[in-house]
Amino acid sequence: MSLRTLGAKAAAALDEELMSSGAFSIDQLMELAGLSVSQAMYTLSPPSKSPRVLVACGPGNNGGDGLVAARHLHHFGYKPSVYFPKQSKNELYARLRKQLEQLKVPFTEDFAGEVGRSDFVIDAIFGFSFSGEVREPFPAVIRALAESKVPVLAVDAPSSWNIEEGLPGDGPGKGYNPDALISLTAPKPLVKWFKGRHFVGGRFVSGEIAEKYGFDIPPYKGSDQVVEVPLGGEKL
Ligand SMILES: NC(=O)C1=CN([C@@H]2O[C@H](COP(=O)(O)OP(=O)(O)OC[C@H]3O[C@@H](n4cnc5c(N)ncnc54)[C@H](O)[C@@H]3O)[C@@H](O)[C@H]2O)[C@@H](O)CC1
Ligand SMILES: [K+]
Repeated sequence: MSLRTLGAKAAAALDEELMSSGAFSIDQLMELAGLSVSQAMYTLSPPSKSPRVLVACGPGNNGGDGLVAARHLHHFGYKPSVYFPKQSKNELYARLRKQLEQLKVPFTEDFAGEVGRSDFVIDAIFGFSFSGEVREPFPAVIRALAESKVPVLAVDAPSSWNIEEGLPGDGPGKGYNPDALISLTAPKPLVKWFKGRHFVGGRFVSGEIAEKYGFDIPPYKGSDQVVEVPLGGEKL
């Protein structure tokens, strides 16, 4: 079996449909996404092995997934810290932040310094709505990811990669290669260029919706929210 991919426009349309006729709220979708991310992290490296996880959160919903994942990681026994430099005024993000503050999850402004003190990084900076060149303050973050030896789990897309065309060219702050990727709902076309461990999370969509948008629901097992797709791109 080979998993079909979902382009950036189709992924945005799917999100819209889930939140309109699908009757899901954004909070629900983000909670499910963040839970999947935390489960993929646990599969990659449990808290006994990688307690200090640095979660880098961008300004959009990809960053929201990261905030939710940080909360679950705390409850799983990790010691997460969060880098969230561009915080929108949106009340959903304010609530997610408050939940983390109540758990005493630390927020850091020094991404490059914190990477060196971490066992793992979760890249929740940009997802399927990323386009163009990486803008401030994120080029230094992408550069730190490229230079660091700390393993990285990317959420939905390795930040800085073109959703349809993959890794951007070489150059300072241009791109980096994560060790693992979790695709949300369905892999995006960029998985063709990805070589690490690959997970899919999104165990809430109906077969009808998957058929309408032309993607596959992978074979989730037991009560798992994620499934690992064997090495070699989107092949299953
Ligand atoms: N169906 C699903 O599986 C769901 C996916 N969600 C997540 O939502 C993501 C998409 O969220 P959004 O549409 O909010 O967008 P993103 O979070 O992908 O990014 C949008 C933000 O990044 C900024 N941005 C875009 N290009 C940039 C650049 N070149 N330099 C600097 N900043 C840039 C935009 O101004 C905007 O603030 C998905 O990738 C996924 O992680 C969930 O939260 C909801 C459900
Ligand atoms: K990302």
